[in-house]
Amino acid sequence: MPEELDELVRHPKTSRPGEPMRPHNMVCFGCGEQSPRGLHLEMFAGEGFSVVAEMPVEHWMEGGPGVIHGGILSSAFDDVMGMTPRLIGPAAVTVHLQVDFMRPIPVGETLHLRAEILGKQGRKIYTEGVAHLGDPTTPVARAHGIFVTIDARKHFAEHVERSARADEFKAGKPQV
Ligand SMILES: CCCCCCCCCC(=O)SCCNC(=O)CCNC(=O)[C@H](O)C(C)(C)COP(=O)(O)OP(=O)(O)OC[C@H]1O[C@@H](n2cnc3c(N)ncnc32)[C@H](O)[C@@H]1OP(=O)(O)O
Repeated sequence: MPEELDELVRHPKTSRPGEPMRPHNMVCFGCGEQSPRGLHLEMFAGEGFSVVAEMPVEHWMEGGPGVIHGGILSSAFDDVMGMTPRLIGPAAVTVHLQVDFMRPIPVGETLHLRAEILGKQGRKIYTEGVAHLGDPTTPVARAHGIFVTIDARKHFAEHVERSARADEFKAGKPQV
């Protein structure tokens, strides 16, 4: 992470600590409640520049026998960490995601995820994610990601007609 960072300022309209974070797309694989095969992550603003979520580890998420698939865990981190830019305002997308798998994560457990903004420089937002199984002093995974701010309407303009919600987006109903 660069040494010279911008000041972080909470967006006046973002969720306050303890309040839910609004999904950015109802069919998002990570947080969309209408995603047919998604993680259905419910996220909440945490203290400072953080977002928290809990994810029951279900059988369909299995990778190795009895434990979570690494890609599922990476997706959960991506989405929870990807929600943190909303605390300061701009939409942002992942350009870099690095995951440290520290302990097996068994099916049947509840994974507690916390992501926070470490710093911002220009369009780049540096984030960290940590996951545990109920004891925050014993993390089972950690992630670092860089998100780059975008103009969401322009960024998705040429792809939006492929969305499961293309009709709504074309009608200008949902915010991207
Ligand atoms: C509406 C909200 C949506 C929220 C979605 C959350 C869902 C969860 C998150 C996701 O999964 S997003 C999906 C996966 N990500 C993508 O599809 C992004 C694909 N990448 C791009 O479209 C372009 O790389 C992007 C528009 C983000 C940036 O391209 P640009 O041409 O606008 O900018 P540029 O390449 O100059 O990069 C901007 C800055 O980021 C830096 N950068 C870019 N890629 C990087 C990288 N991989 N690692 C480190 N830094 C990187 C780059 O060096 C530069 O730094 P400086 O401003 O200091 O010059």
